[in-house]
Amino acid sequence: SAGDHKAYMRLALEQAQKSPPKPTNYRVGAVLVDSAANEILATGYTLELPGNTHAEQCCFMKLAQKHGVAEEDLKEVLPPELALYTTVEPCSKRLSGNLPCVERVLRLTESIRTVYVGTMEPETFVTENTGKKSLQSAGISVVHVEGLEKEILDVATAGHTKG
Ligand SMILES: Nc1nc(=O)c(N)c(NC[C@H](O)[C@H](O)[C@H](O)COP(=O)(O)O)[nH]1
Ligand SMILES: [Zn+2]
Repeated sequence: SAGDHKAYMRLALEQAQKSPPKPTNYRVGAVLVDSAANEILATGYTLELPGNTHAEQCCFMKLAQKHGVAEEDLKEVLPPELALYTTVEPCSKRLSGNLPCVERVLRLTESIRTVYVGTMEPETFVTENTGKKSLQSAGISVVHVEGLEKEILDVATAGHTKG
């Protein structure tokens, strides 16, 4: 129900608050949920793991480590009905040149059925995030969980100079 979605998004926001502020990215939090079992498989936040990592990426890296597989082979071991909650929509381009999270989600299309986003990506770094279209054309639903936008953006941009 909508209440559960907002609860998971709040959990993702709590993760985002653990992220060290930087002027060159956003502080994002993510939670990967097994929708069928209604249980959390992994959480993540920006820079949680070494290597200029993104929140969604950390969920996948931690799960891959837990299963003893490479992140790109995660699709072999994941249950079929997952939901990814992320405070900011998955990136479709990264100024660092690292693999965008949309590509990482698309690798898991057999498992991730829905991506719940707290806000769309602001235009600070990338002017047009094409992620939603890419995910939808792969059959993945993208759902905006409303009500936390201001809190999410305040956390996401805490490392940016104001004014
Ligand atoms: N969904 C999402 N999760 C994150 O954990 C994160 N940091 C971003 N941020 C998107 C933003 O577009 C990129 O942070 C910049 O494009 C710089 O790219 P890097 O982060 O250095 O790879 N977006
Ligand atoms: Zn990303």
